[in-house]
Amino acid sequence: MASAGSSSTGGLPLEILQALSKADPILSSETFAQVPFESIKAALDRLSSRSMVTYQQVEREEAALEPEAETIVSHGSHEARVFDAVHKAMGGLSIQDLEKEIGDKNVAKLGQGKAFKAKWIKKDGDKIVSLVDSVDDVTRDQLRTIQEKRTHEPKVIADLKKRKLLKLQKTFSFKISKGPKFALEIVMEETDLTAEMLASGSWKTATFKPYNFNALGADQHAGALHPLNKVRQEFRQIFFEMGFTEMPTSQFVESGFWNFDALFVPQQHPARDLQDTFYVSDPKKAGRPGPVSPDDGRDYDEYLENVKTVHENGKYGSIGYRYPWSEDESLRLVLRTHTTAVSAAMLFKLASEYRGGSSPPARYFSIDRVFRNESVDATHLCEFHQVEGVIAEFGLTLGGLMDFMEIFFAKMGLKNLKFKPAYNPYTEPSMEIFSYHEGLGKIIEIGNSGMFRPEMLEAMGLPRNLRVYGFGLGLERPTMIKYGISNIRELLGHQVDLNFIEKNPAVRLDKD
Ligand SMILES: N[C@@H](Cc1ccccc1)C(=O)O
Repeated sequence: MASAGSSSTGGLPLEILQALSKADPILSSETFAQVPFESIKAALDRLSSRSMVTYQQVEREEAALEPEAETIVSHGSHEARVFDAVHKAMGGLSIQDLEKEIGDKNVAKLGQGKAFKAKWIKKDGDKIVSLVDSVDDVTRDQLRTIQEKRTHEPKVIADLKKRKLLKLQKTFSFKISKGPKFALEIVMEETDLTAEMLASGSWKTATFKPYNFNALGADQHAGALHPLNKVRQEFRQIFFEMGFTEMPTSQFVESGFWNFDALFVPQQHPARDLQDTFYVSDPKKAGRPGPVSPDDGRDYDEYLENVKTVHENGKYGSIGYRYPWSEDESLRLVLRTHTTAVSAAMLFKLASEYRGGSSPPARYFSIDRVFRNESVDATHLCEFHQVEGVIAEFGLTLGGLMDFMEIFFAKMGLKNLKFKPAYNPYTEPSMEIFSYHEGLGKIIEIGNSGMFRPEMLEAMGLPRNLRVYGFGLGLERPTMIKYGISNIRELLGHQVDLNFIEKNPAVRLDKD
């Protein structure tokens, strides 16, 4: 516990006060050259919080000697050494003898040049002789001054720097002055008013430490929204605004039936390959699709039969794929490769509602995780998120889909879309959607879409003249573009840096 009264502390803070009482202001780099920067700063903060000193940080350029300059300070400049050698030798020196005398060919050569120019020496036959009795070694004197003071006249500094004898370094130091409560004693400050102080009456004379309202609180490590969650939230909002209902998407494991067969993807399609799809090894197979709800009296056998027929020989005006369809293959379990598996099951449910008398239109969306067996790089992971929408209505047209896409993406700030014909086994026609991205300065693909095929819809029992739009896009890409993230691994997967998540502007709750 702190004792009451006027006991004082010493150490560096006191030394600073003592130095200030002799000179004001002082420069820490001169007066306390040996003390580490952090220690000085801590002492100054203590003193300035009591208004005993004021200080500011100053940046200075200091000159430091290169190794060659240190040799000059200890042995003299090249020219002075040449002069000394020549002057000492009675009757002058030959060039060879001069080199021998100095012991460094380079110094002898450079020094001669300068000494000739300064008219300290001259040639006399094959000898060099001195012209004066003594010389001022200006360079050495200048370097000595710099060694002590770390500075000199600008012209001298520039000159020596050109001769590569100096280097300039930035240094930080404090300019310290007396504060309004300057004194030569640091009184202990009390932080608490205690029962003892009240009892003894010492509180009357005690000095209390003022509250520091500028102190930062301890880091609270608050929870943070993941950037993907935030963008997902924005998409959900857009869907709700446009009258969509969210589909239940919790199921990552799907039968091949809903992921592929129901979508008229033939069983030998490359997307069903092990290279592209993760298959579950235990259990390997799903049961047959069950009723959507307990009071749904639909005949699943009929639906499976329809799917089999449409794949094998065709139906509803289609000629099919002409291959033997295997129910076993359709029941293999996969990690869903697209959320269109969810849409398919949802449309099947819609078909049973239609039979029960309640009719489309319907608008559904989902945003959830999908899995593909891809090699991982800066923009690809084995798992990512898809945003998917489905609209079922009578009388829909392709132009209407393009129109809808313009409106949907405009809500995310993406305008001037471009549509390119594409292929999906389950939609006809199909279109890839592109947009010009100003930040990237190029056209980028933003989604895939189409009108679901009768082979898919009619097999479910949906009416022939009902049209269904479908569209899908990734969640990661818009998130990466929006928040300037260049590597998808920073966003998702086992390498995510929590620090990045906490610091990213995308995690703030407010809209930015
Ligand atoms: N499933 C498609 C997206 C899509 C959904 C619905 C209709 C058309 C296309 C994909 O993964 O890219």
